[in-house]
Amino acid sequence: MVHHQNKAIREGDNPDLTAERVTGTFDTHSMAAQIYNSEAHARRRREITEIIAKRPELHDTKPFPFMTREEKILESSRKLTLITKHMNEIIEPNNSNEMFHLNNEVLGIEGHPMALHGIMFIPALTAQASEEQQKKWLTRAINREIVGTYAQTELGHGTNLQNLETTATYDVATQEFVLHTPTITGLKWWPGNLGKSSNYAVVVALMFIKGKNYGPHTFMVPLRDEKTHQPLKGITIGDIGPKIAYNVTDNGFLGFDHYRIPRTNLLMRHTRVEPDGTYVKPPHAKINYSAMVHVRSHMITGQAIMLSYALTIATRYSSVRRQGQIDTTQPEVKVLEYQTQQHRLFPYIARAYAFVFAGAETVKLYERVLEEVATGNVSLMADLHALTSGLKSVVSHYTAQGIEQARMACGGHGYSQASYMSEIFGVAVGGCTYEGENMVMLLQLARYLVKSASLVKTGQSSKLGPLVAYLGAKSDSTSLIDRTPTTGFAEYVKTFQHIARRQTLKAADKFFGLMEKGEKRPIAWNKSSVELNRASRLHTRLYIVEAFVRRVEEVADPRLKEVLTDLLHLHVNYELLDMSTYALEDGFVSSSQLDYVRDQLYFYLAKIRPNAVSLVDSWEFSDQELRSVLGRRDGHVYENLFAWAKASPLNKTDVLPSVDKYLKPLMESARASKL
Ligand SMILES: CCCCCCCCCC/C=C\CCCCCCC/C=C/C(=O)SCCNC(=O)CCNC(=O)[C@H](O)C(C)(C)COP(=O)(O)OP(=O)(O)OC[C@H]1O[C@@H](n2cnc3c(N)ncnc32)[C@H](O)[C@@H]1OP(=O)(O)O
Ligand SMILES: Cc1cc2nc3c(=O)[nH]c(=O)nc-3n(C[C@H](O)[C@H](O)[C@H](O)COP(=O)(O)OP(=O)(O)OC[C@H]3O[C@@H](n4cnc5c(N)ncnc54)[C@H](O)[C@@H]3O)c2cc1C
Repeated sequence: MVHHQNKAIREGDNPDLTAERVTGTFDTHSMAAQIYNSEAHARRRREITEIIAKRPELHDTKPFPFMTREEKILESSRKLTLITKHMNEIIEPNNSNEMFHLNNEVLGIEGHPMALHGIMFIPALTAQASEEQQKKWLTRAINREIVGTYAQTELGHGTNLQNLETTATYDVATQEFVLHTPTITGLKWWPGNLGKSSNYAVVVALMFIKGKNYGPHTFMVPLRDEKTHQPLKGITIGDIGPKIAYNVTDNGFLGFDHYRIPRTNLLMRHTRVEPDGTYVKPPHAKINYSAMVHVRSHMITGQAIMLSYALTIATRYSSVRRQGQIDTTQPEVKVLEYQTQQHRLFPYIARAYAFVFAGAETVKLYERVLEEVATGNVSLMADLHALTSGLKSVVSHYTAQGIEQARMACGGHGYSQASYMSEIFGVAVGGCTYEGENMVMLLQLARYLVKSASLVKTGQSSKLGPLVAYLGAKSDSTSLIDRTPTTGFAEYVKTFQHIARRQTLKAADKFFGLMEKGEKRPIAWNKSSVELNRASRLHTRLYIVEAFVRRVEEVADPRLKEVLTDLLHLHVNYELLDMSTYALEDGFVSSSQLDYVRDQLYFYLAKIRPNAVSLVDSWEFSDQELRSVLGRRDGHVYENLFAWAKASPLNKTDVLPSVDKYLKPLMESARASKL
């Protein structure tokens, strides 16, 4: 067998796809090590995939789109039980990266009965429970003796946590908290796996002691009997019904009727309530929001992966789909030859790489902050909150757009659930809403930016944190893109900095100006909020570009460096064109410079073309993980689409009961009335 750089090549594959892989200029295993941020992790992913491939009991029994919601939940629970039993044979104990991959392969992205257990329940207990509480609950949670979730959002309030209606009132006499849902709108609504699976939850409720409201606090709450799984007395609980996607997860509702829990069920690592009701406040007011920050930090990578699922499917399919001619004397071309197709897909391939590199930095910062907070140092919490608020918003927004572009790039077959595109889109787009609605989170970042702008305006730029130091720097008078013989990334970064700085200072000026004219702060804020959110987006997009540049600078392997540099070129030119209004409006970039940017974009689309399939193959998604007929590694799309259609439940019989019962009589009576 010939040794190829692209490790996805196998004999018997669709030759059109193999031809793409042969033109790849770099080693896809080495690229996987960049994507997954370590050679060891990329290797372990492959090993886990191989183990799973050899265990048919861990495979889907039929395609997900052919199952009802109930069947999917049953099937997912079956596999969850198996992977729990065999976990230590498949992954390293307690390795969350490996667990994430194992789940994606075996259970898939539609969720499973313990999704929130791993993503939020355990992280909440880890960060917020005292050591004594952890001894009591965390080990049991890790061993899966109990199943938990994170119950915060209510029917009436998700964003505005200060106005949650669930109360936890301290009863000094019994040393208990009394949990209560006073209204329908106070029902917990949305928490994943609350509906049917969990028997515990970390519940967020407004804490009242001796009539005083201390705001949202987190409590460990038993919901169901550990033996019978029946709801405990005082608890109303159930599933909220089907959603756009993510339907294997039983998002639920929950109400409390004067439900009592011991005082010691308040999570007390940072906050305490003494038996007499004395409140000991935490070192940072928002320290108990840590489970949200955990998900926001990790979901950047999760979103990049879902974007890459869609791009892998569309790019592979575009290499086997032939339609139309470019040169009418030649046979039909692969649709990937069309510049419009490349323009639709390649900038998103670049974005997916940019997002995964930014995601790796975010997780690193998150882990550092977690360690520091554990020792009482909360100094970086605001920076992490600002960064993750911006990134979750920008990345989830472009991920959803990219998946939809990838779906459309697959033409009609993209609309079939055989492509799996609709599920990928539905799950990913949830990220625009969960963990803080995107507009709301951009406004959180904007608060940080406005404070930073105020430092600049008052001559205190030296106090700016590293993420916003550029706000205090002076701009060149115009962009140097195409004005230096060797225009490089530095000129682009300076241009993005100029754009983000100008918008931030302008939006802050608007806000401060309105207040100077007598508007109250919240009114001035609301009237400036569209401009403020624009600043947040530009700041975040600058951060993403910088993270991409940092990564490319670190890469030693010359072949990888070359293709990643091409992708970065594509990224900066595409981004600049996409935000060109901001660049043009103060004349920082001229229209002739934009022409250069456009030419560069087309140049890099063509340069990336031979590496396109290798760039998506490098994410090393198995067919089991992708669950897409169009995205199959071997490229044998048509015969498998036919097989998939034949397997549709509707094709079990030639004549459906609906035909016997309604259509046949209808046609017969129509014929009879004609006689
Ligand atoms: C590798 C293994 C790990 C795997 C992890 C995988 C992750 C996912 C991968 C994706 C794959 C699959 C997808 C499916 C997954 C689906 C899971 C979905 C789970 C979803 C769960 C939820 O949605 S939970 C509910 C989340 N809810 C929210 O986010 C609510 C949003 N609202 C808020 O956060 C707050 O209300 C808000 C911040 C907007 C305001 O808070 P409030 O207390 O009212 O604030 P104020 O009093 O106004 O004060 C504002 C000041 O507070 C500062 N601040 C706020 N939050 C923080 C914080 N967290 N840290 C630090 N500081 C904070 C803020 O900056 C203000 O400060 P200032 O100085 O006054 O400006
Ligand atoms: C798939 C999924 C899984 C979820 N899982 C969980 C879970 O496990 N646990 C849990 O507790 N919750 C969960 N949620 C709930 C989720 O966190 C909330 O839906 C989310 O935080 C948004 O809050 P909301 O629904 O109240 O939106 P709203 O706040 O009602 O948003 C409606 C509109 O109002 C705007 N808006 C609201 N406030 C402001 C403001 N201050 N300024 C400007 N605009 C504003 C928003 O931008 C939006 O356009 C989940 C949600 C989804 C979709």
